[in-house]
Amino acid sequence: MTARLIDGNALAQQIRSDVAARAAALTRIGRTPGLAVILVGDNPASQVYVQHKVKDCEGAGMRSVLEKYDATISQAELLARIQALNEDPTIHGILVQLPLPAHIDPQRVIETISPAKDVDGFHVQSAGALMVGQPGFKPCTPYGCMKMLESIGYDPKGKHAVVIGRSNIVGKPMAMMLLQASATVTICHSATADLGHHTRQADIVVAAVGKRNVLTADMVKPGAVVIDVGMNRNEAGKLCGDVDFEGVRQVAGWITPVPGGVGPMTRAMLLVNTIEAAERAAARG
Ligand SMILES: Nc1nc(=O)c2c([nH]1)NC[C@@H]1CN(c3ccc(C(=O)N[C@@H](CCC(=O)O)C(=O)O)cc3)C=[N+]21
Repeated sequence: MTARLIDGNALAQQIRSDVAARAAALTRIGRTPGLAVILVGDNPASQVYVQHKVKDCEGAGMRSVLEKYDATISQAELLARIQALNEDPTIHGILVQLPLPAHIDPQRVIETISPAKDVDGFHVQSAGALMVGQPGFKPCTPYGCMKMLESIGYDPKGKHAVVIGRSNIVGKPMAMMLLQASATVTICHSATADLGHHTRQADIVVAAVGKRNVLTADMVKPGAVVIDVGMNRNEAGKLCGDVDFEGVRQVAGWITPVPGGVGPMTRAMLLVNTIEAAERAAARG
């Protein structure tokens, strides 16, 4: 048996067209959604990602503003720029591309973004809202993973989910969302003694480490759903995830590919959060 693929590109396309319809409705009442993307420095990967986000907005009929700053910008200047965007009624979402140069404290930057415009879902208030089950913005990557489960009709309730990785932007919020969906959740990380012991019991495995071949076929229960959040390059420079895809697909029931899996969903959920922010702003008047 080989696993069925969860096609992130196809699902992201559906989500984008839904967002486009919602954006058109806001435009009709003179409230075109607007996303501000801030890029500091000239990290080539960040340049590409940021261009994608701008293009995604255009495709969905939303306005985007790309602000590029030299790597030498002071933290104070950057914070002042964010404060100005917080006040700007035409901007509904603010994203500061990470990583930032070493002299800038990323948490300080994130906390300066108005929680109402925190479409990355990285603000402590967003994290707190997720933790207590209040409305807020969910981080795009784990939010996209939940949508992928939903798309295959998979209800996490009563299932055992193992999340590998404990970052603030993926692992921890992923575990929270699965818990909210009534899964039994185990979080594994670099100090976990026997990773395979845990993953072999999992109905759902989410690999979010940033290292190749973290999950191999011998570590997967037959039929499990495997979600690969990793974004790595192999020796040949080819994009690959954290999962040994060729091996694991022989055992799993469902698997997400890299590329074409979680990545496109992350981008789609940014649009969802932005349209949500714009709709909430319109409802406030
Ligand atoms: N404030 C902030 N928010 C982010 O969401 C954020 C960030 N900073 N910094 C960098 C990471 C990385 N990230 C990706 C999203 C989609 C793909 C993606 O669409 N990947 C394609 C492949 C793209 C390619 O070929 O390189 C895929 O998996 O199919 C990749 C990477 C968002 N990030």
